Amino acid sequence: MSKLKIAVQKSGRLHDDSMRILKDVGISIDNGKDQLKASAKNFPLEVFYLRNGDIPQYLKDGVVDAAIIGENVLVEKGNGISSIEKLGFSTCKVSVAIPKSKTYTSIQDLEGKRIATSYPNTVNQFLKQNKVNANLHIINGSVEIAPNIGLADAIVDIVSSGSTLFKNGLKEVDVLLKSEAVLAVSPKISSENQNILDKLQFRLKSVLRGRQSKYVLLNAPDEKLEAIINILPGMNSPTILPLAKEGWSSLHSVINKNEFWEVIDELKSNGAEGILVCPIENMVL
Ligand SMILES: Nc1ncnc2c1ncn2[C@@H]1O[C@H](COP(=O)(O)OP(=O)(O)OP(=O)(O)O)[C@@H](O)[C@H]1O
Ligand SMILES: O=P(O)(O)OC[C@H]1O[C@H](OP(=O)(O)OP(=O)(O)O)[C@H](O)[C@@H]1O
Ligand SMILES: [Mg+2]
Repeated sequence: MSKLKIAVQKSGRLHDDSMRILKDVGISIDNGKDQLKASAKNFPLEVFYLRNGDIPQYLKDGVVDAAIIGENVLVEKGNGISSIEKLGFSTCKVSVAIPKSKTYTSIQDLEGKRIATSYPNTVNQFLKQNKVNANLHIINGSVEIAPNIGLADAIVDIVSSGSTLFKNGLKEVDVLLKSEAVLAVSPKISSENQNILDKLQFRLKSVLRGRQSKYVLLNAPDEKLEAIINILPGMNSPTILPLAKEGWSSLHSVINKNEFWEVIDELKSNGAEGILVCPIENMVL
């Protein structure tokens, strides 16, 4: 039987969350970080542990069928490779930063300037779109040091918390793109392996939906139920069960996890009691 070949980052910022999401979709992998290849025990899947930066080429060549990869790397090196699912982790931006003391009004300010970056294709495309000419210095790491050592006037690099910029006396002035980990697919995938990928993607969607949602249970007097239903955002047809206590009911529903804290006080002041909020492992639609 054919197996889907999937690349995940060998080590680095994507590795742990990539392995966790595979585990959360019920795939158990015979691991060993030192192995470069491992098989799943209960799903037709082989995992290849690779450098994030090398993965686009493996996808292009069809050496692997799919990959969990930073979207920013796909934009930089993955011409023609499609991303089929956003995975919600390793969120970051690819941004322009300059020394704190300098001023910046628009991208035009980069005309004739020296820009240090590990993302030359992304930067060149951005400059071209904006009809700006600049000189690129391509460096593979510690890009934030470049302005301090006189190598560049500006940088384009990954920004997440902003602390690396801060520590190096830089400020973010423009955002080229927003990125997160994605599931990418090789243009050379066979139809047999595409079927396996579809099954994997179906499971991923249900886990991702679950991660976005919470299961809420609460008790309330019957006369307050209508008001409570109106308060809970995005609720469609909650389950209502009578409690042993006369005139009281229990209400169950799924809500978006980001919305819950905004309405909790309102729920309480409208008579909700014993509010329980539980995580959801899977939401299969
Ligand atoms: N500070 C950060 N916060 C959030 N996500 C990040 C951050 N830095 C990088 N990422 C994301 O994680 C991906 C992997 O970053 P990491 O630094 O682990 O590897 P790398 O050095 O770019 O790649 P390689 O695996 O080729 O060595 C990046 O492409 C980006 O999508
Ligand atoms: O905004 P922040 O939260 O400070 O994150 C941004 C930093 O994180 C990444 O580096 P990383 O730590 O992955 O080191 P690397 O350059 O060795 O990959 C990126 O290249 C930035 O330097
Ligand atoms: Mg990094």
